[in-house]
Amino acid sequence: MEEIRAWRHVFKLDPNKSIDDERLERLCESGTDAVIVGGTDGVTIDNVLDLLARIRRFSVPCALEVTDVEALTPGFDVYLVPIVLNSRQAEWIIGRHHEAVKQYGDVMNWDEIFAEGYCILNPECKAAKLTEADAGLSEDDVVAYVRLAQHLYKLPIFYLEYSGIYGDPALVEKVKQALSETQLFYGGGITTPEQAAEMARWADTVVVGNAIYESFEQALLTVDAVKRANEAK
Ligand SMILES: CC(C)=CCC/C(C)=C/CC/C(C)=C/CC/C(C)=C/CC/C(C)=C/CC/C(C)=C/CC/C(C)=C/COP(=O)(O)OP(=O)(O)O
Ligand SMILES: O=P(O)(O)OC[C@@H](O)CO
Ligand SMILES: [Mg+2]
Repeated sequence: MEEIRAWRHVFKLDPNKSIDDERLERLCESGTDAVIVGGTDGVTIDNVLDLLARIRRFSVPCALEVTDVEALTPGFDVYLVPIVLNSRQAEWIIGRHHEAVKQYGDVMNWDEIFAEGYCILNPECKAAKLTEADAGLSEDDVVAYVRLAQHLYKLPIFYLEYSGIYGDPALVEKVKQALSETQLFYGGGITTPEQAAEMARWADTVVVGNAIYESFEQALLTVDAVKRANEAK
């Protein structure tokens, strides 16, 4: 848990997208605190193993965000397990998890597995569509999920997810104010260092995904921006 607590900036690599060796090296050596491997669709054991082997050439901590048990493999430092709090389908809150623990329960090392309470706020993103997330939430709705995550379920991570679009910094601030124990991840639409710094004011951990594939040089600049924003806190 301590290692995750210290994460301020992370890159999320999608096994369903390609990145060349030179860029992967620059990403892993950028000073980011960790690399998360995860995506909603097209995640296979082959593309996960390929990324894992290539990331392992560097010393950056590496996490697998488990979205498909078929693509589970040993070798990651930690495993992050999404629970979509605002899904309309029990399958994405408890069902798939129950199946996975039935299959792997005997070999699981719980010390390296961390639940992420997701609240998905972009109704158009793949994860929202797959999980039938109720993304039309008011601020009060979101804060209620935050309180459930922290006080009732005692989750280590609350993940405010806007995957693909830049979110509302005022809401991130509100969410942070409701949290004391649970770590706040913010992810979605960060393409510039300025945006990364804005979200880092409130989020404990800023996640940069698509920008890696769409504006690589800008994505790299988010690392220092987050560092500086945290120094100013
Ligand atoms: C054998 C071994 C090593 C065992 C280790 C033990 C272990 C870790 C066991 C797992 C236990 C467990 C409880 C697993 C859970 C299984 C599971 C499938 C749960 C469901 C997860 C879930 C709710 C998935 C829904 C989708 C989701 C929330 C995805 C999040 C990622 C995300 C939004 C990524 C953004 O990328 P993408 O959506 O692909 O975006 P693009 O449009 O850009 O592609
Ligand atoms: O891809 P983007 O929009 O940067 O979002 C990052 C991450 O929160 C996705 O799970
Ligand atoms: Mg994807």
